Amino acid sequence: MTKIISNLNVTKLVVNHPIGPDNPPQLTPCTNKTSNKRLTQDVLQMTNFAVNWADKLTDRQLDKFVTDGWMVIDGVFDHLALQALQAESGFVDYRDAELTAGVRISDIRGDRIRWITKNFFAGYFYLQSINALATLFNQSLFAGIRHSEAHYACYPVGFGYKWHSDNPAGRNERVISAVFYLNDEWTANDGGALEIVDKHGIHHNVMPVANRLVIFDSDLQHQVQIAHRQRYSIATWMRRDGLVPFVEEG
Ligand SMILES: O=C(O)CCC(=O)C(=O)O
Ligand SMILES: [Fe+2]
Repeated sequence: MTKIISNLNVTKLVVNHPIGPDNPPQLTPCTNKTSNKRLTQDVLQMTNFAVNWADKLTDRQLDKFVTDGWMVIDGVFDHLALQALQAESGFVDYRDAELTAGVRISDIRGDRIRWITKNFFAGYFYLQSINALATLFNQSLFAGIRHSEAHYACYPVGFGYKWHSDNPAGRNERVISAVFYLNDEWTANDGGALEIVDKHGIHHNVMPVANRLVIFDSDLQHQVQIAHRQRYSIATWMRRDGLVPFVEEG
């Protein structure tokens, strides 16, 4: 198993081991600095992840999304929710990704992933928040989204993800892709930018900085440039089909 260097090295979070569903990381949020009381993930609630998407998304951004096919939202979650997602990303039991369009994955993508299920404390709240965003897209853009799926991803140093669209040839179930980034203090020298070709053929580089959500039409071509630092994210798709969310054993 790949050794994961936790994001916690660069966050303020305090974690006791071992981490698992029965023993979630202990949090010492900034707001609680003066108290000795250790809060745990159990204190997390959906309200910590609630985002007023209608407020966050200006009409201008929605217009940009329709005409250009992509947009970025920064400062998505509050401090506690972000820390919880960062903590969870550092302790996920990552697996190799499966085949993409029949091509051996290791030739195309270097990320290691884990699909988010009910067993994830922070990730599951994240997914519910994304579903609220999907509802907004359905109302304002008639996007026809029926459910969302997401996985944590970790790109080891020296890996990226070659040019692709998120709908392999002949498929169209994925309507909108969204990637949420978890990396504190990421700089241009760390590589790992998401390079995306918009609807007009213009290339854009998006840095994978913490608390940023990049949203794009799943048919757009994009690649992840080689990361020079371990790179953490949550890749998310809003789908038009009614597939039952992914369940993974073990
Ligand atoms: O992490 C990113 O910036 C993009 C990942 C991606 O393209 C994918 O997982 O399909
Ligand atoms: Fe992708």
